[in-house]
Amino acid sequence: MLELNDISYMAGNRTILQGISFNVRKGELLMVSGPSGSGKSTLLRIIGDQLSPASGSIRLNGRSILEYRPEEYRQKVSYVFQTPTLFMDTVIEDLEFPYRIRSAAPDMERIRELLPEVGLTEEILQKESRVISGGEKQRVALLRSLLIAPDILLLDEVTASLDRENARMIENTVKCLSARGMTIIWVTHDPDQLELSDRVLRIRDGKVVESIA
Ligand SMILES: Nc1ncnc2c1ncn2[C@@H]1O[C@H](COP(=O)(O)OP(=O)(O)OP(=O)(O)O)[C@@H](O)[C@H]1O
Repeated sequence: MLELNDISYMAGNRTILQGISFNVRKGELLMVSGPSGSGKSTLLRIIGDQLSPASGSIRLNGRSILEYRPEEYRQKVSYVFQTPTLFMDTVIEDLEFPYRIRSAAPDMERIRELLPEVGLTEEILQKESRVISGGEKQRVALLRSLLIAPDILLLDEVTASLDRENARMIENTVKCLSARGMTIIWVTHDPDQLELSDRVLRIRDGKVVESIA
């Protein structure tokens, strides 16, 4: 479904990623691990089309990333950040956001359907974003990333700012999404989370050093 071929990335004259090649199968849960500063987030940003590689190619569903309109690609590849970011005053406004930017009517049925999948109830919808907990914020951010039915979900250390209980809840949600066939690439530091994966890709100094199924 996703193919990376010989991806490199430079920051100034420093090489951050070098010769990265791997494929991700439909429905796979791929974990990316490696020491701090090894290039994991940079890799995820490149896959999410937030950064352009210096060289190499990316294909999604057999088509080069360069052939997609940016908004079309971003609909297919959804991104959740380490720090949960809500943009609006209330949770419901945040969940309507992906529709508003596409000039579409919010699909309340889909929002309600996904709430239990991320461990939330309807009660959360009218709450102010600033009063909900970090764990709830991350679950809202995860739900928001699923609304436009992406082909691939990119998770960048999504439990790093959460306590154990909230981290477990997010892990369970990701496990359920994966079991239902969602393709997921998850950058994590947490060794316990690696056990949830179908495959672990280890990155060191900007290179893939190991791929363990
Ligand atoms: N725009 C940039 N300019 C300069 N250096 C950068 C830039 N982007 C990333 N880097 C450097 O590239 C390296 C890889 O960064 P990256 O955030 O991808 O690592 P990481 O493996 O995700 O780290 P962590 O696990 O700590 O989040 C780091 O040394 C970082 O300082």
